[in-house]
Amino acid sequence: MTLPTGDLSELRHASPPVRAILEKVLSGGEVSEAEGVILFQAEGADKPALYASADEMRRRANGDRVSFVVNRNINFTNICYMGCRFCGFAKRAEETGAEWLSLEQITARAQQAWDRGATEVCIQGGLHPKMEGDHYRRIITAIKDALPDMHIHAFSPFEIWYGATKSRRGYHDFLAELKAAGLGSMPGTAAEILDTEVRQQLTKNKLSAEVWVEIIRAAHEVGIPTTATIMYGHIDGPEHWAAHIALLRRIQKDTGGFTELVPLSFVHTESPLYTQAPDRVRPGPTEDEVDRMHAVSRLMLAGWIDNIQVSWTKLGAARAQQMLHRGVNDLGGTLMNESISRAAGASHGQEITAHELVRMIRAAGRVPVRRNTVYDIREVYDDHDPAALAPLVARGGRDPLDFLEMFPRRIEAAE
Ligand SMILES: C[S@@+](CC[C@H](N)C(=O)[O-])C[C@H]1O[C@@H](n2cnc3c(N)ncnc32)[C@H](O)[C@@H]1O
Ligand SMILES: Nc1c(NC[C@H](O)[C@H](O)[C@H](O)CO)[nH]c(=O)[nH]c1=O
Ligand SMILES: N[C@@H](Cc1ccc(O)cc1)C(=O)O
Ligand code: SF4
Repeated sequence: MTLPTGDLSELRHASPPVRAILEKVLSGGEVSEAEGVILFQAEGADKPALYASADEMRRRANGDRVSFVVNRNINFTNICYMGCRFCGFAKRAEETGAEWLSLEQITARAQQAWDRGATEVCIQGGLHPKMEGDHYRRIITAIKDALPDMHIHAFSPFEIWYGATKSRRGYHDFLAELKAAGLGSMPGTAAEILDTEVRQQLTKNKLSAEVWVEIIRAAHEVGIPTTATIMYGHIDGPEHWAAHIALLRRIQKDTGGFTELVPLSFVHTESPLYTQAPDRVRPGPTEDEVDRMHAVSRLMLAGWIDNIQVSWTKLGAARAQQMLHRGVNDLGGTLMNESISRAAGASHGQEITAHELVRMIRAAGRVPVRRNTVYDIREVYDDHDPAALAPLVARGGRDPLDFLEMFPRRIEAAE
């Protein structure tokens, strides 16, 4: 596969409707929901035009910098009875492999992460039936007592709904208390596809789209930034994707609280949703759909959410690197312990080191930067010679690991 550069001359070959949309966005206009649907269906010569436009908008927003964060996932329990059909992670309490980490174990993992240079812990778990609503606050307090400077990125809107409901508290109050305890930001997971019919099939609509939006807005209002996600490639399609991204954009116009969008490709292999109905559920997105998802997200969110992250755990390092030419400017976290994708059948490993991320970014011809959770730059790895790299970059599409020999290990602090 070749890695096209952002060559806008591609627009000349695009079909008139697609070309008109791309020219509009390149001159500062907004892609409507209906136009988003058209872009999601781009074929033939429209595809390189779409990718070149996304790459250009990425360049204007982020320049040549590609960021990542050194973090650790702590999935403190996988015990959950919500029964989301796509989820391969949840277990019943008596099942083998069911796990519950004590506050001491959670803090010990956070400490190890800190010792390895992590600035963030990303904490999510199952909705354990016996858990008290106040447990979420206790987790934050335990970590902050030991590590006051660790950024805590934790608890999806589903978990906030659970904690607030169990504690009989309103969302604003519950969230304000978590913020006072030291919660720094929240993952915008549990979004899946923000459409009632699709959610009915994915999650029995236990957390409705409306309540997801209500909790995200409440978080932004009390000053907790969140990421935004979309999980795609199962029973969904272009109309759902465009509506979902347009909804995120409307929220962002009101609150400014989203830090990034992370498209999450559906991992099907061990997902009950797929294994129980393989004739009715798609086995994750196609390669074209992955390309178009990142590119259309960049264009629809331009000027509103300017960080588009690719998930290496869903796609693997080589595909994640290619997304840097589809509008992406962030490679997410090192993660240290990935388990949710692996539980659904992904095989891209538990961890990626800062060193590997730096190498992947350089091999794509960009400048690696280490960020914190809210995108403040912490370190810039600009000591390489772009001219020496140019012939390799031009060859494109090679396994990023091929470039290993070019970059001696020097990133002790970030590993
Ligand atoms: C497993 S949950 C953990 C947090 C919490 N229990 C919840 O549901 O919000 C976190 C997210 O992982 C993602 N996820 C779970 N299973 C997946 C799969 N098979 N493929 C892709 N993403 C998946 C979903 O987006 C889900 O919202
Ligand atoms: N994309 C995935 C992430 N990404 C989240 C980042 O690691 C980071 O927490 C965020 O950018 C805030 O700084 N995490 C996962 O566990 N799995 C993913 O697929
Ligand atoms: N991307 C999410 C975290 C996440 C995403 C997907 C997962 O499967 C697990 C966790 C966030 O930090 O906002
Ligand atoms: S996605 Fe979250 S809430 Fe749903 S079953 Fe899995 S762990 Fe439980």
